[in-house]
Amino acid sequence: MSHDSDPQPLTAAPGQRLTGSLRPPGDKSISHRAMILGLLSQGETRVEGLLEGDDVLRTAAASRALGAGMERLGEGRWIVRGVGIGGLSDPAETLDFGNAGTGSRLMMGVVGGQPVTATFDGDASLRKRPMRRILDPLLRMGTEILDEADGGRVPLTLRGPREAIPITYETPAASAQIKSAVLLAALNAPGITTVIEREATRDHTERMLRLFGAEVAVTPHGPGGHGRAVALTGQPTLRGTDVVVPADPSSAAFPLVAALIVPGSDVTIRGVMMNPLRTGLITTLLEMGAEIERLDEREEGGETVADLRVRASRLKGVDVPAERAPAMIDEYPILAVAAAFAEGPTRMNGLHELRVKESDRLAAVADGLKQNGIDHVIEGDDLIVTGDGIAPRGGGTVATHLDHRIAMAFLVLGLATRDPVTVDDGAMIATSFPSFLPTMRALGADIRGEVAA
Ligand SMILES: O=C(O)C1=C[C@@H](OP(=O)(O)O)[C@@H](O)[C@H](O)C1
Ligand SMILES: C=C(OP(=O)(O)O)C(=O)O
Repeated sequence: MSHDSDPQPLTAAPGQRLTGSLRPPGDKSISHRAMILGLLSQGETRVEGLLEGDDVLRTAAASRALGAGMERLGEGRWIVRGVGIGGLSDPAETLDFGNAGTGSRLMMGVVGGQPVTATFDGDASLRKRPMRRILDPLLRMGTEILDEADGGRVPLTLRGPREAIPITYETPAASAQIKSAVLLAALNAPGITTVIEREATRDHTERMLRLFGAEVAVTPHGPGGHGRAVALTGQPTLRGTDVVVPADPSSAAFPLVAALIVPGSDVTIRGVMMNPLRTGLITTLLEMGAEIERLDEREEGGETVADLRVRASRLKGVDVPAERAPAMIDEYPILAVAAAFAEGPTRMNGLHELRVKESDRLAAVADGLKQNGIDHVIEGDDLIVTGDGIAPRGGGTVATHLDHRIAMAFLVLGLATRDPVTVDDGAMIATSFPSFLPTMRALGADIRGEVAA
C-alpha cells in the first residue's frame, strides 16, 4: 500500500444477506501505544493481537529507528525490546508516518520529551493535518521546533530537552492524541504533569502507562463530571510487560452496520472491546432500534470485551448529543450510512473535529451521501441525514480523499442500496483494517475489485 500508487477503485453491490462470524483486527489505538510504551520501557514487551495495518507498522518502524529492538514472531505477535526513558537514539532517517495521525502525534510527544532530534513526515493527507495542537504544549515543556511546514504541519523536526518541564495543560479540543502526546513527553519530566480535558476521551494511554508501571491519577473534572484531570508522576521506570490487544470497535463498526442494513442478515462479531469511551456508536444504534446483543462479556488484556450478535433491523432517526462525540469520533461516516436507512432525521451534533481527520470527513461524508441520492444537510458543525426507511438509490462514485473510513463506510452503503456504489480508491483501507475485503466477502458481501497488498 502506498500513497504514490494508482487509485484502486472498489465497487459494492447489493446481494445476499450477510451471515457468519468474524473477529475484527486488533485495536489501532492500543497497538500504537504498545509499540511506543515498549520502546520506552526496560526489558521485553510481548504483544499478542497487534493490528498489522500500515499505520501501526509505521509506528513500529519509528520505534525501531529510535532504538527499540523489534521482532515479529508470527501474525500479530511481536516482541519489543525497549531502551527505557532517556535511552533513545537519534534516528538516521526521517520518521515517515504515512497516513497515521495517532502514530505521528504520539511519537512527537515521545521525541519532544527526550534528548533526541527527529524529523516527522507523512503522506499527502498527513501533511494537511494540524500539528500545532501538539507543538503548543510541547513548546511549554521545553521542546525545540527546528523546522516545520507552513501552519505547523509535517514535515517538521523536533529536538527534545535533557529533561522535560512538567506542566498543567487543558486540551483545546477533545483529543486523546493531544492528551497522550503531553503524557508521553511528561514521562521525562521531574514532577507531576496534569492534563485536563473538558470531555473525557479514550483512556488507553493512561491505562497502559499504569500497566507498564507509571503512577497516573485520574479524577473527574468540570460540570457534570464529563471531563477528567489526568496526573502523571514523571520519570518512572517503565518495565516491559505483556499486552493482549482486543478487537477494534472502530473496525467492528463496518460489518456491524452492514449486518443491520442488509435485509435478513445475522452476524456475530467476536471479542470487541467495550471500553465505554469507545462504544458511542453502539449506544446510538441501540437508540435507533438496532438489534445488537452483547454476549459473553469477559476481560481480555485489561479491557472488557464482548461478542456482538447483530441482526438486520428497522432503524429510526435519533438525535446524537455532541457530548457523545469523543466516544464515537471515528464512527460518524458509518453512522451516516446507517442513518440513510433509518426512518426520519438523524442529527449528529458537534462534528467540528471531523474536519481535521484523514480527510475533511464532514465534507467527504456529505459529498458521498449526495452522490448516492441521500437527503442530508450540514448546519454549522452538525450533520442531519434523513432516511425514509427504505433503501436509498446508491449508484454513485465516492471520492475517498486518502481516508480509509470514508472508503469502508461507502462500501458498506453499497451492500444495501438499490444500485452498486463505487469508491475511487480502496488503498487506504490497509491502514486500519487490512483484512476488510476478505472478511466482508466471507460474510457474503459482493465487493468487486482488489487492492494491492
Ligand atoms: O488516540 C487515539 O488513538 C486516537 C484518537 C482520535 O483522534 P483525536 O485525538 O484527534 O480525536 C481518533 O480519531 C484516532 O483514530 C485515534
Ligand atoms: C482518525 C483516525 O486515525 P488517525 O488520526 O490516527 O490518522 C482514524 O483511524 O479514523
